[in-house]
Amino acid sequence: MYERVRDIGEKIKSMEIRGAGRIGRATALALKYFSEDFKGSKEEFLKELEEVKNYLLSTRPTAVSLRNAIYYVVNRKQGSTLEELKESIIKNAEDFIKRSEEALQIIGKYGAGRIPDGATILTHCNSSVAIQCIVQAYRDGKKIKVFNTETRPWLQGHITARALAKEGIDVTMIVDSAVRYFMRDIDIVVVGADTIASNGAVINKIGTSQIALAAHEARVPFIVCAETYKFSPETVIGKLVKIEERDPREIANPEDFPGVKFRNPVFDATPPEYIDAIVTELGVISPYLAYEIIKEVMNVGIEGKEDRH
Ligand SMILES: O=P(O)(O)OC[C@H]1O[C@H](OP(=O)(O)O)[C@H](O)[C@@H]1O
Repeated sequence: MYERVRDIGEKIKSMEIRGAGRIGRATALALKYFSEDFKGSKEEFLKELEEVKNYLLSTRPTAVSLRNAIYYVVNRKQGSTLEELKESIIKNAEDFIKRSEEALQIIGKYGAGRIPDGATILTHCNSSVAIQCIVQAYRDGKKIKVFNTETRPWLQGHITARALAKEGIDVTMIVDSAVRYFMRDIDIVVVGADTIASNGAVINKIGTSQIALAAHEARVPFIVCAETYKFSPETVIGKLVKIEERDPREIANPEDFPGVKFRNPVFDATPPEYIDAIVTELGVISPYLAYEIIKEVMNVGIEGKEDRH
């Protein structure tokens, strides 16, 4: 495997590169590096491209951004010669990265609009898109406060808290289990997404669905910020989103707990009835419009979907 590809793949696996958007962009970059570094014939290129695709797909199973980045870069490749194919992949990768960065800025603006002046916001884990919305609201002059969860077991909430504090935002970190206790102080919940299914369910960091439940109970609006490449085309044809379970040692050392089993799922699904809106770069939509986004806008092949025309 090519060194620069392996380096990105292993960083995604170990979560040194994490967050669905960053994972998508890193995947596109790995495919660009592969095309730049490849030496050999056209036939070898196409064969090794498949191997690189499968390797990257194996690094993290839940975030569809990884899969959609591959579709975008590889399935749209054009050309008949080796040079043309390589150039096409490099261009598609650069295009994906650029569009992803632009989407982040646009969602920041749309999402900020949903945050009222004076609001106390709750966020979970570390979502670059959710943070973008919060920071934009603050830069727009809104007097906001943020509560953020520490987010066990990886404690990505630490990254969020530091980023918001650095921006000058009033931020309070709480343990994950304190969410319902504080919900009475919250005006709006803002989170990101790893994958959005065709029925509008949002798969995000473990604990998100509990937060949505507590918000629903307290009638607190719950919004999800996500680029359109986090919608999953495969869910249209009945595939279920695979929930990644990671090493139990991320929770505790099993050797210290003889006879105890551990489970470490890192994502859960929040049903659409608990979600007030999804903020995408194409606009703010109802979760029930997820299928429309996948069908009309993503313009990626849904492998295995029957064509009825
Ligand atoms: O794309 P952005 O908004 O940055 O992140 C989206 C989501 O990706 C993260 O997953 P992980 O920490 O990689 O497991 C979190 O679940 C976060 O909400």
